[in-house]
Amino acid sequence: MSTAAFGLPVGRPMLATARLLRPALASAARRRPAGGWAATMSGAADAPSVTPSCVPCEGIGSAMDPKDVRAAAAARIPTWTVAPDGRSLSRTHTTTSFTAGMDWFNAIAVVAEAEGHHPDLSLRDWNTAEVRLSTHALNPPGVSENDFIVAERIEALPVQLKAPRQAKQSAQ
Ligand SMILES: C[C@H](O)[C@H](O)[C@H]1CNC2=NC(N)=NC(=O)C2=N1
Repeated sequence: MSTAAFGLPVGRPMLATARLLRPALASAARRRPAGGWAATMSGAADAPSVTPSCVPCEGIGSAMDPKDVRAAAAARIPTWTVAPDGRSLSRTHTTTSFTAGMDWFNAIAVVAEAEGHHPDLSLRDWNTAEVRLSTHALNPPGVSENDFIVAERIEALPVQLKAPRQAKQSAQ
């Protein structure tokens, strides 16, 4: 039997293989959760449904002026940080564990996919989780209303935060 580069049978055997796989593939398709496999893998299958509010990034045109970004952030997402150049928004959490950081990221991913607008994610030093938003389709990239919409939805998500270190009680 001749084989293709990937060791798969080619020609007639491949059709036979396809016939063998068809029932299994059909069964998997029936089992696919409504929220999609990604939602299941992330454990966010029961995440609240997100009605998209973002507009397509490609049609936005230009970035918001940095001073408008700072004013809107102070009003709408006061716990977030505006980059010094005004071209991105970020939020950093110290989570209880590495998996808590990943759980937060997976919940963020469900929102981002629903909105069609995606942050940059960074999980450093095992439990420092950072999310950064900017609109890449702008030239140059910068902040748009889409970033604020997603930031507000992210801010509403649950996240397991490491308890702040208690200040040492001075000896009485
Ligand atoms: C085709 C696709 O919808 C676009 O590329 C979207 C995807 N997600 C995005 N996310 C962000 N942050 N900026 C974008 O410009 C962007 N564009």
